[in-house]
Amino acid sequence: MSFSTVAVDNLGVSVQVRVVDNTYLSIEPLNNNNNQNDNTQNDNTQKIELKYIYGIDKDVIYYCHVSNPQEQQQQKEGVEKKTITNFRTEGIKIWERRILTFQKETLDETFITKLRSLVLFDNKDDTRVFIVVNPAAGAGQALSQWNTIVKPMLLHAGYNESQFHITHTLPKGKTRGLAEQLGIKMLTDKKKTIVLCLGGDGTTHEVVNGLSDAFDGREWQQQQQQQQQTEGEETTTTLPTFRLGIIPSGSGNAFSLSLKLESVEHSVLQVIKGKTQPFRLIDVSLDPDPEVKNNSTRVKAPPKRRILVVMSWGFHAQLVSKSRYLQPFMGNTRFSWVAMYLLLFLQQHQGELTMMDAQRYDSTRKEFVHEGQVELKDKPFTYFLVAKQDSMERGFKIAPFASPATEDMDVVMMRDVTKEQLKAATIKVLDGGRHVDKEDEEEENIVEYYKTPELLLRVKHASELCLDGEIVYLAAGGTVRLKMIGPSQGEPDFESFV
Ligand SMILES: Nc1ncnc2c1ncn2[C@@H]1O[C@H](COP(=O)(O)OP(=O)(O)OP(=O)(O)O)[C@@H](O)[C@H]1O
Repeated sequence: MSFSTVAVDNLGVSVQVRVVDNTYLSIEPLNNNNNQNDNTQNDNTQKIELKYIYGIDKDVIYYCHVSNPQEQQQQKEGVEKKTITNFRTEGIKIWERRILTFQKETLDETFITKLRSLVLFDNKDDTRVFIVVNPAAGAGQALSQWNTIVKPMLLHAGYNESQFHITHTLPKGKTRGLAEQLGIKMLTDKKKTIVLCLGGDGTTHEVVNGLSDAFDGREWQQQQQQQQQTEGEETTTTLPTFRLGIIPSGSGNAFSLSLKLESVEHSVLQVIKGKTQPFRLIDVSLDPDPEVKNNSTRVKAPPKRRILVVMSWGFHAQLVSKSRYLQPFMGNTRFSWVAMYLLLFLQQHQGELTMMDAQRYDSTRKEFVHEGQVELKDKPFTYFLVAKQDSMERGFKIAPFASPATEDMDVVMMRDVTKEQLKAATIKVLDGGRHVDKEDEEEENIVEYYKTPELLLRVKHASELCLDGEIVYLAAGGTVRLKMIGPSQGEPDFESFV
């Protein structure tokens, strides 16, 4: 479908503004030689894809302009070889917000209405927006990103200020309680709500856990039952859906990377467009649970632990643990330097792993093969990582087949490998996740890759575990059980804007 109007641009030039094939907008100067009905375009025609338009006023069209300077650079200079320290610029695109202005009242009303219905998700008036901002995430930019990017984009898209409710996060895990309060509000008043998380993976982790805590509490279920009884309905519990907009204001932002969200602007654009995709969580139980041991007076059960990005043990957990205090000085490059140090003094970790209903990746056939229950205890583990997202940070594609939406987790392991083998595999991880495949028949494949809905790991010695970036300690002989959860287990549904 195509439709058009004639308008006068901000320079006083008459232009034909046309929507072509429901895909892009073309703005073409009109002159005497140009026939309006002719589909050919002259050199001054501007083309804007509709998917980048996020706001339309009477005389202004707001859109994002996306460029990939690196691709152009690479075409000129050839592709650079990946090393442990240069991979982070991979695939960075530059997102800029731009506007097209026209002279007052020159854009036709019907044209505006039609264009708006094509590009905007028109459901904004009654949606409440809870905004959770972590002022300390990344380089401390979340609050200014809210004020200068997120809020203006939402306002231009048709939201109004009265719909926004801001919560600032708190350190030391207290954000989870704040998110629980938001969750209780959502579950009890049942207003249409979206939650925007401006932070990194740690912020999203706490928000998701807090909302799940609200669901676990009885308060909202009792209210729902009471209401059903007064209305004479049969008492049933409907599972709620939490809709989250993940705005990458942290340093790693693994979750938004997996959702293929390239920038803050891109994430907000997807919130405005309104398309969502479910994401699944992993329930973690530790035995013994360090929360219970550290707090012997605790009468309540320890809080449930759910993760959405990663659980690791061995090399990766040590990397996260030892890099924690370097973040303010070194940003993400700290991981590269600590990795080199850990490689020098490489450790092997003794343990036993059982995976239920597992599928193994066959690197020769390049497909997953069903194996059923798998038990591994014959060799020590050098590298052990369970992922729900494909990359842990930009360019570090450790679990290339992982997806937030599926009902399984990806397990990536290297057992009893040397530092040379681990280093060689790491370079392939950085080179687009090639570590899972063999280059030729003779090559020994040292990476073991599985998918499973549930696993149990028993560690022989006291160990550090990384749970979505947080380090927890597991005693010698202790176990960690990971299990996929979601609506089919009676848990709430989570969706993110994509
Ligand atoms: N108001 C606050 N002041 C100081 N620290 C805070 C505050 N709110 C949250 N935090 C801390 O911020 C951390 C979570 O940050 P988050 O993980 O979101 O960002 P990041 O570490 O930069 O990104 P990523 O995890 O994606 O690498 C937690 O350690 C949390 O305790």
